[in-house]
Amino acid sequence: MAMIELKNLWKEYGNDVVLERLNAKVEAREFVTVVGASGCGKTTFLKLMLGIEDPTRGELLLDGEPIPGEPDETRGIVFQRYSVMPHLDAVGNVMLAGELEASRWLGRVFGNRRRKLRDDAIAMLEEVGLGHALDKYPHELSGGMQQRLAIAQALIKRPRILLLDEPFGALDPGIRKDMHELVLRLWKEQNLTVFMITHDIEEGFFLGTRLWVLDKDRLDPQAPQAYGARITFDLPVGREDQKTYESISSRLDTTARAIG
Ligand SMILES: Nc1ncnc2c1ncn2[C@@H]1O[C@H](COP(=O)(O)OP(=O)(O)OP(=O)(O)O)[C@@H](O)[C@H]1O
Repeated sequence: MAMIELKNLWKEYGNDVVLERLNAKVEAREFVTVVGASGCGKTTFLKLMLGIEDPTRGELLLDGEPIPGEPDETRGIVFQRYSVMPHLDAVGNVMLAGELEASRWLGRVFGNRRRKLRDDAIAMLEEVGLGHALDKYPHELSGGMQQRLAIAQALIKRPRILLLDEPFGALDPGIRKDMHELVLRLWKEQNLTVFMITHDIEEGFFLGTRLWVLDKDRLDPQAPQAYGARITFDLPVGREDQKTYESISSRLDTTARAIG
């Protein structure tokens, strides 16, 4: 059985069809990059994966069961920005999920339990290369360091699935390269299954093991929301030629113009 299965999956908001008839199986430890025109439903798909939105039709299965309807320790997520709490230092940010879980009302724990949460947070920060910035607040960190912190936060509960919503979109090319290396290392070391949205088709082609193109294959320029996006390409990456890359790139430009 595949770890994740999309079975005729739809998401609609009223009359707006965002995603339609998605079908796919994803095995554990795949690294799926997702590209598509702006507004075609990539984040919506991640929200379904995270459990903060429900499908309107069809099924999204994890180990053969409907994916849990709210976020839990099976899935961690990193957004492009603003994932971290500005009033907590790096250690505090990474401890937060554990503190909230252990003490639902106060949001704080004490004694040995707190020490363990702190030790685990420090180990996680070291894993993402922030061992030297444990007591720094987000505003004292560069963009790349903030994303490292967000990754530490997402991975502290040791999820099986890591969801990345354009995590490196705002970073300079050199820093992006370092972040690619970090994500690839964590993916391998922690046996993660990764879904990563990117606007950069080249990143989509060459970073992961599998590329999904979300695109509207039926497109009414007068009513772009009448039809949803589907998975129009599902490719093992690294093996495609330049022509495929260019044709996907120009097709997505056409959709982007139609969506506006
Ligand atoms: N809660 C909501 N209610 C109504 N419509 C929504 C809601 N969330 C998203 N949408 C609509 O769904 C469509 C897809 O949005 P989504 O954010 O998933 O696109 P995207 O591909 O991630 O875009 P981008 O690349 O710009 O981030 C958009 O038309 C958006 O307006």
